[in-house]
Amino acid sequence: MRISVIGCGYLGAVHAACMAKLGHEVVGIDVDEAKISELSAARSPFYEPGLAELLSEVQETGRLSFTTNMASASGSDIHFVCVGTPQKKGENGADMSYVDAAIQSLFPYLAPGDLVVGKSTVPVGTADRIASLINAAHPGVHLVWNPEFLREGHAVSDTLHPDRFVYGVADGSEDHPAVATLDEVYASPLAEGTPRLVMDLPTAELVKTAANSFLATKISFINAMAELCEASGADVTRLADAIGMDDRIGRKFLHAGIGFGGGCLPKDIRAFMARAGELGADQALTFLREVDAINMRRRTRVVELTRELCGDGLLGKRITVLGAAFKPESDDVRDSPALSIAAQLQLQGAVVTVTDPKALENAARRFPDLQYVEDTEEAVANADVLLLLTEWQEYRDLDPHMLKDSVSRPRVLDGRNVLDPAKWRAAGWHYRGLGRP
Ligand SMILES: NC(=O)c1ccc[n+]([C@@H]2O[C@H](COP(=O)([O-])OP(=O)(O)OC[C@H]3O[C@@H](n4cnc5c(N)ncnc54)[C@H](O)[C@@H]3O)[C@@H](O)[C@H]2O)c1
Ligand SMILES: O=c1ccn([C@@H]2O[C@H](COP(=O)(O)OP(=O)(O)O[C@H]3O[C@H](CO)[C@@H](O)[C@H](O)[C@H]3O)[C@@H](O)[C@H]2O)c(=O)[nH]1
Repeated sequence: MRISVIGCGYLGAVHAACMAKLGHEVVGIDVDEAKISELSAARSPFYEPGLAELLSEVQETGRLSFTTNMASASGSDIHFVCVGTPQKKGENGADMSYVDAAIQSLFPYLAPGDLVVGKSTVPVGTADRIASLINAAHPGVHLVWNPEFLREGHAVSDTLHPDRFVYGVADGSEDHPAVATLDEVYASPLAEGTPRLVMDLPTAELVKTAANSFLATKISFINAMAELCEASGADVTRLADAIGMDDRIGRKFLHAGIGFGGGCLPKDIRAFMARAGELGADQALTFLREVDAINMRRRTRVVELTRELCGDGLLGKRITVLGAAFKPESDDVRDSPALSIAAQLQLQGAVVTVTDPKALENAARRFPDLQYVEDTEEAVANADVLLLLTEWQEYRDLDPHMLKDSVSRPRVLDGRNVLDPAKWRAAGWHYRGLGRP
């Protein structure tokens, strides 16, 4: 099939490459010239494992191209809308201006029989609004809301082998003509047995925000338990192991630490609360305020603990932060807890050095006043305290014996609870985890 993908960021670039991998003829369209020029040269404009290789592979087939020219959407049967829906400045709600602009700029190139497929995460009610606009201008064009559940760091395999597909269509019915068309797009993963659920538009939009709210709640739940463990001398990692063995609970997303960040969970729970307020249902989601508050408290707690570890205040102390990305295997620093902590420590007078295998360029763009060092050994040299804030494998594998000689004082705060406390203590380190003794 002929496909256009509008918006080639963390979601769209991967989606475009994966659709070409599935055998479709794909054009990726973005307003960002630099991104398009990278993608056109089969280079990934961001770090996502496997994406660069996939881009080279599919571009050789001639099935994938990228452009800034929206007119190239003309002739595609399906138009995936993958533009950003960030948090509005100074407000909780989602900024829908990119989605609205993308839809408007697509309008002149739509033809009867085309399918517009929304993948961006949007406030419930958006799809109905866009469907009315499309119906008025192009009665022969259908809209589907097909939310995306990929995780950064696993985006390629999550796109090609998702847990499920969700199709939101106007009448919520399996017989809607758009269902068969989308089935053709996803024929290969569907043939592998990926479940596919058809529902009405608002339910499909809500599935996405509900899923992210549940994940955020699970993380904040375990972080609340970490607060209690810290107060009582218990160990949150053992607690998570034990409750996670109950199939009804599960161990995934029970990793206590500095909390969630990124371009999705924080802004999505806030946009969800804002939308609930607009719908007069704000009480239903008041718990998400607490989820957000618990999450933000983790960052403050790490700053406090670092001060405690320093002994006599933060002023002039050399703090090395291991990790800048919001999670490992990504260069994404949107709402990164690690950088937020690094910036707070610097504001309080510490001399902060940040290192990360992939995210330093993005970090420096967002926090230009922090000091960045690429080489881990160089970054940790003469540190008064080490903070492990993003659990890249290479930081998990650090040898406490070797490292001890290069720091000024052997003190480590394990913000992701991934180091072995016994091993680090045996090597002479003062080890501090979050919610574990
Ligand atoms: N990143 C993820 O892991 C992920 C996963 C699932 C869903 N989502 C959702 O997908 C959407 C996109 O997220 P993202 O992380 O890819 O954001 P992003 O900022 O990385 O990418 C958005 C892209 O859209 C482009 N764009 C903006 N306006 C445009 C226009 N009018 N025409 C063409 N391109 C335009 C931007 O230049 C940018 O490249 C959001 O709604 C997000 O919540 C993201
Ligand atoms: O037990 C855990 C699990 C995750 N995190 C943190 O939570 C954040 C988000 O992690 P993750 O959900 O793996 O990353 P994302 O790539 O943001 O993916 C989420 O957001 C996407 C965009 O909506 C969705 O598509 C995905 O399904 C959803 O998992 C990161 O800062 C993690 O460090 C924890 O602190 N503890």
